[in-house]
Amino acid sequence: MSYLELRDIRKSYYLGNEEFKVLKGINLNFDRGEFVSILGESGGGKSTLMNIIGGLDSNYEGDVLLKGESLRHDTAKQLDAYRRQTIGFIFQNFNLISHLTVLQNVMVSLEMTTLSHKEQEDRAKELLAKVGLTDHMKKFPNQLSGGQKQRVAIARALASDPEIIIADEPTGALDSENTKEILQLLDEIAADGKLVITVTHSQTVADYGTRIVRLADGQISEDTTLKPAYPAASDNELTTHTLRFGATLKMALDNMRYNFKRNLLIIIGAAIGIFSVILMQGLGNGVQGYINHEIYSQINPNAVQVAKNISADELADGSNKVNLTDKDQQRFESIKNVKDVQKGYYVQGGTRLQRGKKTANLQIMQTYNDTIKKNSIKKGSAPKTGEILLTKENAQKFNKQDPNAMIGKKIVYTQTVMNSKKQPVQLKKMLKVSGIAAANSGATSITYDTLNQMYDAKNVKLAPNFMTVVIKGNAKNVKPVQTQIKSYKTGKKATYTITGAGAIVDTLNTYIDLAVNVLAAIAGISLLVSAIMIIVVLYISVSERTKEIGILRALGASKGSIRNLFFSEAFFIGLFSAILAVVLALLIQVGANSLSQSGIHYAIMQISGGNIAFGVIISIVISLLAALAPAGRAARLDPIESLSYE
Ligand SMILES: Nc1ncnc2c1ncn2[C@@H]1O[C@H](COP(=O)(O)OP(=O)(O)OP(=O)(O)O)[C@@H](O)[C@H]1O
Repeated sequence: MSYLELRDIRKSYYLGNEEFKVLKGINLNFDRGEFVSILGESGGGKSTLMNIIGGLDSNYEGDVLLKGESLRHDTAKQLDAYRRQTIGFIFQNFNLISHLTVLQNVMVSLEMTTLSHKEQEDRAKELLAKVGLTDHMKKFPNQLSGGQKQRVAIARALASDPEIIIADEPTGALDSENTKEILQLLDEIAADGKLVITVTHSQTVADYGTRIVRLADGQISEDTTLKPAYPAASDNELTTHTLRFGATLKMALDNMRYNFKRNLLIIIGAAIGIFSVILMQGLGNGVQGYINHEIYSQINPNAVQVAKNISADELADGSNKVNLTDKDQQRFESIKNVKDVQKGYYVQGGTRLQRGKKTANLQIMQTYNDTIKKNSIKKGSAPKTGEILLTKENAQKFNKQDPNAMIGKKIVYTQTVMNSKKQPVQLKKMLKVSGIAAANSGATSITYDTLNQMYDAKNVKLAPNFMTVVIKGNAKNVKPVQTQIKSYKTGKKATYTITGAGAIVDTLNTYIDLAVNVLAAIAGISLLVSAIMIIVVLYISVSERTKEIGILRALGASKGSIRNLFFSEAFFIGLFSAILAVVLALLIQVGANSLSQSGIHYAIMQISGGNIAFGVIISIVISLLAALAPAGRAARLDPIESLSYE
C-alpha cells in the first residue's frame, strides 16, 4: 500500500450544460521520500489535480486514499484537519498575507498546532533560519524579493510538519538563481522523508526530482522514476486544531492596525451614536435628579396625603362624605411599610389672620403634617399646639420689610365653620408664630390639635378631611402603599384620592423617563447608521481579504474560524467605539457639570455605571449583528476561487 493513492480521478467543469472533461481517470501512487514533478501543457488540469490531492476540492469522481483511507467520506471539518496536518501548500505567486510580517505569516500556520506560544515562536524562527531568512523576520512581504517570498512560503508550508508538500509552479515567478535555491530546499524536504509533489512547465525543474509524471489530455501519459526515493519519515507528531478565537482576535487586531486610518474613521463614526445615547441618558438622570432634588428639598417624599374621592356635587352639598373616619385610619395603618397616619384638615377660604389693624385672608389653610419638610421652614420651627407656621407671603402682610421678625409674635386666627345644625360659628384663638416657611412650600398651617381645641371650645366636632400617611424607609416603598390605597373601591369608584407632591413626583418622573427614552431613541437612529457603516466596511474588508481567506482555508482554518475573524474585527470596532464614546461622554459631563454647578448648583449630567455598561454592550452587540452577513459571506467563500482572486 502506497502512502497516497489516486484511483480513477475524474473531474469535469460545466459551462451551462456543456461539460469540459479536465481529468479523465488518473491513477497514481505516491510514497514519502519522493520528489515528484507533474509536467503537462497549460490548461491540462495540473492545478485541478493538486487541489483534489490537497483537500481543497472534493467535487470529483474517483478516490484519494491516504494510508489506505479514503478522503471521500471525510466531513468538511476532517478535510480542514487534513489540510492542516498532512498538507503543506506552496504556490507560484507565494500567497503570503500582506499585512503580516514574515514571522507572523509562518506563525499563522503554527497557531493551528497544539504547541505552546513559545514553542510556536521557536519553531517559526528555526524554520525561517532553515530557509535563510533570519534577518528578514520583521519585514512585510512587499519588502522581500520573489525568492525570499517563496522561502517564507516554504517555511510556512513546513510549519505544521506535514507529510505532503504540494508546490504549484513554485519557481514559476523566479529567476534561475532563485529557482535553484528553491529546488534545493524542496529536495531537502523530500530527503527528510516527506512527499513533495510539484507542478511545473519546466523540464529543468522536473529533472531535479526523483520522478516525473506527464499529464496529457487529462490522463497520465508517462510516469518515469529518475532516481530512488529517499527513506520515508515517520508519522507527524504535531497535533493541530483550527484557528482558536484568541488567534482570530489577534489577527483582527493586526488587520485593524494595518488599515488604521480607515478603522479609526469607522470607530469615530460608530462612537458618535453610542456617545449620544450615553449623553442623553446621563442628562436624563441629571434632569430627573435636579427636579426631584428641588421638590424633595421642600416636600417629604415619604409622606402622601389621602382624601376621600368625592365628586364636586357631593362636596358642594356639604355632606360629611368628605370626612375620613377611624376605620379609614386603621385601614391605612394596616398597610405594609406604613409608619404613621396623621389626621389632617384642609380649608380653602374662610380663614383670617389679624394683628393690630393688619389682616390677612388665607387662601388655603392646612394642618401641619409630615409632607412638609422641615427644611422648607426658612426661619423658626414647626408649629406646636397653640402655634402657627406662616408662609413668607403671609408674614409679609404683617411686616413687609422683615417677615422673619414675626417669629414669636402673637397673631389672632379666626375661622368660620358650620356646626351640626348648619349654623355658622366663628372660631377664634390667639396663636404664637413658630416659624416662616418658604414662599412656595404650601399653606400657612397650625397643628390638628390646635384646630381641634378651637372646635372643642365652640362645641363643634372636627373630622379630618385628609390624612397624611407616612411611609417607612426608602422612597421606593411609597408606590406600593399608594397602589394599595388606590385599590380600595366604593362601588366601582376608587374610595380615596392621593394628593400631595409625593404622588406628583412619581408621575413627573415617569414623564421625564419617557422624554429621556424618546431622546435616547432618536440618538439611537445614529446607531443604525453606524451599523450600516460597519456592514459596508466589513463587506469591503471581506473582498479585500478574499485572498487571505483562501490562504487561511488552504492552511486548514475552518469556515467557523473565518467567520470568527470578521466577528473579531466587528467586536473590536464595537469595543473601541464604546470606549471612545464613554471617554467623550465623560469629558462632556465634566464640562457641562462645571457650568451647571456654577449656574444651578447641581450636576446636571449624571452618567451612571449602568449607562456606560449599556453603551458598551449595545455597541458590541450592534457591531456583531452588523458582522453577521459579511462574516457569513466570508465563511462561504470557495477556497480555490479565493486563492485565485486578484
Ligand atoms: N472553476 C473553473 N470553471 C471552469 N473551468 C475551469 C475552472 N478551473 C479550471 N478550469 C479549466 O480547467 C482546465 C484545467 O485548469 P488547470 O488550472 O487545472 O490547468 P493547469 O494544468 O494547472 O494549467 P496551467 O499550467 O496553465 O496553470 C482549464 O482549461 C481551465 O480553463
